[in-house]
Amino acid sequence: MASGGISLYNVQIKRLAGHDDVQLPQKMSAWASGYDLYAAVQEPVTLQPGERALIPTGFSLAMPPELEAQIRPRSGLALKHGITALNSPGTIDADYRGEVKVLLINHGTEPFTIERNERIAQMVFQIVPQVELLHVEQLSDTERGAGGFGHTGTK
Ligand SMILES: O=c1ccn([C@H]2C[C@H](O)[C@@H](COP(=O)(O)OP(=O)(O)OP(=O)(O)O)O2)c(=O)[nH]1
Ligand SMILES: [Mg+2]
Repeated sequence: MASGGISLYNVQIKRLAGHDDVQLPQKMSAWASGYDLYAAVQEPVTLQPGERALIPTGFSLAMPPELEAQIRPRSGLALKHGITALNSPGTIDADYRGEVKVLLINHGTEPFTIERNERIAQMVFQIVPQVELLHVEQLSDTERGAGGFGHTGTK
């Protein structure tokens, strides 16, 4: 199998009080991009079509400043039930120490109930390049210039 140079980042995870029974994020296959996230709802939450809710996960993180975590939908829930993350991809900042939460919305046509310990989304860690914004009066020229929003085709 191909394998490149591997960088390993340490990310601390803290289980929050009252959630000993809730699974911590888990990769469901060896090379999965995402860690599946489990709902830490006290009671089942039913989302009616068009309804949204902020779903707790029962954990907090501390990661190095060069990382972020993205909260992404699970495609199976989206395909079968129209359940997705409204703000996808959700951004977990490296300096955020609060509970990771998932903003789910029901885009389907049927009510959908989220049970405790149900897998609701996935979390992907990403490297965030450190950037310094330089304020200038003139930007460099390019062939594209200001063309965008489909200017290269008819559709
Ligand atoms: O799906 C999400 C998105 C955000 N957050 C938490 C972690 C993140 O670091 C913080 C702020 O998120 P964001 O910057 O997207 O929200 P904002 O509306 O800009 O809030 P703030 O003013 O607190 O930055 O909220 C979550 O737990 N889940
Ligand atoms: Mg913000």
